[in-house]
Amino acid sequence: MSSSAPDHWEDLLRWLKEKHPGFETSLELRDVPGAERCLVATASAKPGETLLHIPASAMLNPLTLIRDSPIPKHLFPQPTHRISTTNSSKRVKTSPSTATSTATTAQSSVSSSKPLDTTQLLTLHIALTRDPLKRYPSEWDVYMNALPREFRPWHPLTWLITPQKSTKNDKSKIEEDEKEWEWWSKLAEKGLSPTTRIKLDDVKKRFEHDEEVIMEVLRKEKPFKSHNLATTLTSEDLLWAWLNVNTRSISLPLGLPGSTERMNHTLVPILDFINHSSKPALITPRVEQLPAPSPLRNGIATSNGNTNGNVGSSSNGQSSSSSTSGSASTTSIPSTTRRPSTLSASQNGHHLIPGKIDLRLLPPEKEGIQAGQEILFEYGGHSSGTLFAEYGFCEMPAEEEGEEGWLGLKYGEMDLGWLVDELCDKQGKEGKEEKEKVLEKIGCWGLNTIHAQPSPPHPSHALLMTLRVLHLDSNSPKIPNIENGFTTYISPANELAAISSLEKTLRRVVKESDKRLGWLERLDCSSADEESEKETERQKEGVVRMLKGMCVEEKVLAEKVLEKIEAGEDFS
Ligand SMILES: C[S@@+](CC[C@H](N)C(=O)[O-])C[C@H]1O[C@@H](n2cnc3c(N)ncnc32)[C@H](O)[C@@H]1O
Repeated sequence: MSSSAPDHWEDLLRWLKEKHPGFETSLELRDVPGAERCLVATASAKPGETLLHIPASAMLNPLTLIRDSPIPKHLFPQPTHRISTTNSSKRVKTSPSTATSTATTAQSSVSSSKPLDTTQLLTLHIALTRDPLKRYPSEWDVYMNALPREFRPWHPLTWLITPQKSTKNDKSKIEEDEKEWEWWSKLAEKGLSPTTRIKLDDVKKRFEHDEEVIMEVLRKEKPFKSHNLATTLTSEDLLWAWLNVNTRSISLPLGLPGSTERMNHTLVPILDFINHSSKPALITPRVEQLPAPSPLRNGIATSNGNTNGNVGSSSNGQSSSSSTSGSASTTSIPSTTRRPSTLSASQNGHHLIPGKIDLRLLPPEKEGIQAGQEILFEYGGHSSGTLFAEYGFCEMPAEEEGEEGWLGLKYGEMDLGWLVDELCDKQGKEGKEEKEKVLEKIGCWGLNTIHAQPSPPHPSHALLMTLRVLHLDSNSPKIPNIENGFTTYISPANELAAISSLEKTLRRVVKESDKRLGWLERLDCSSADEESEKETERQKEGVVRMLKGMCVEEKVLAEKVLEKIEAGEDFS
């Protein structure tokens, strides 16, 4: 759904070739009007050949940004990797060599602002390109010009945030825009499942928090304060920049202090044009991390055991994982479990130093890749609701597969957390707290899902345990055995109560999905926007198609589990 001017792609390639030695690619952008932009192989490639090599210097993250940023240095998080094993307490400069020392010095300057996390820092850097007076030129301008220009109206986060009225427009255009916004806002209210809406509200909370932090920086920090940037840059500018980071950054070990989920985002030119698929047959590349040529490399051991090597994630912190070993590491995409990895290993005198790691994209090991084939990888083990709330799309089965096609999705899922919330509310404050404690102790709190895979669809163990515990008296003598993990099955009566509340809920899900589907089917997708009528209609139809699909997914998952309940089968 994103677009930028076509010549920006050529500019991007030229910039990478000229300014970032080592850059190599045999991929090109396919930008067909009406279809999702994607990357394809320009020629067939055998296993081991390079599809894409992005030098560390071209990636956008705090480690590279610090050398060329108007953002005050004390707002940059400091790398934690240390110099040599003999003097492990000393901080070491990574790339660029001035980074840490400057940051350390600046830390003591007068300021109340804390270092920003990677999402906030990248968002701010991108938002600065929207300064109308162009006071913040950047080394990455060519790359940032190639980023999507619009997320409104297709990204669902924009449906929850009232657009600012443009002072440039006449009255009739303002009215048209208002009508359009009402359409999308209504869609958020009536077209999303309760689960997707909860996920989207969570995305909104994250955005609003980051926006507040960034606005504070703009109000208080030099040079932004004297440039009045807090009033020049709009919330819409920050929303645009934040969505670019949230939908396009990947997760790489940066050796920064703090929660890895908030401190590992990198924007990687070209790689960020790769679309998502969870179908192993369609996923093409593997990503390899390589030590970048650097005089600092020899004799320095890095120590950042708390980093992860995830590639292919959004800044929502849910990522696919990679493993790293020795002097280079290969990220097999897909991979769904989060596995911490350390980049401190040293082999043959090579070390992987955060900020000094190039990325290389390779064809699949056995079959290589054909000319014209789309490059896809898995952003993470995400359900339709998560993909939609975070990235503004969901995977759809092929039309010929029919409704049953939804059951084949690798991460097909329905979250019944809202049912659990309703049941919890009936327990009273004390009962709720006690049961939450029990469920937390056995690792079953907050995981109330029905899964499509492995087939047939089934409730998760955590959901079953939650229903069992919620249907138990607060003073039941069975509770100690449950919380110590000795008992999972409680009694026939308890089982009956748990399953019958699941059954009731699933019938409600079927009914409500049907109702939502009917509403979506009746929805008029024509557009009040005279300027871009056809494009807006196409976007509306595309989004409505996905939302209808998600209703079908919920319905078929619920129906399959209901069939099992009706047949008297148990789930344990
Ligand atoms: C990292 S970007 C990928 C490149 C993007 N297609 C572009 O044109 O710039 C992520 C965005 O691509 C789109 N996208 C990725 N995978 C998709 C898929 N399988 N189907 C539809 N849209 C997809 C979504 O809009 C998502 O927010």
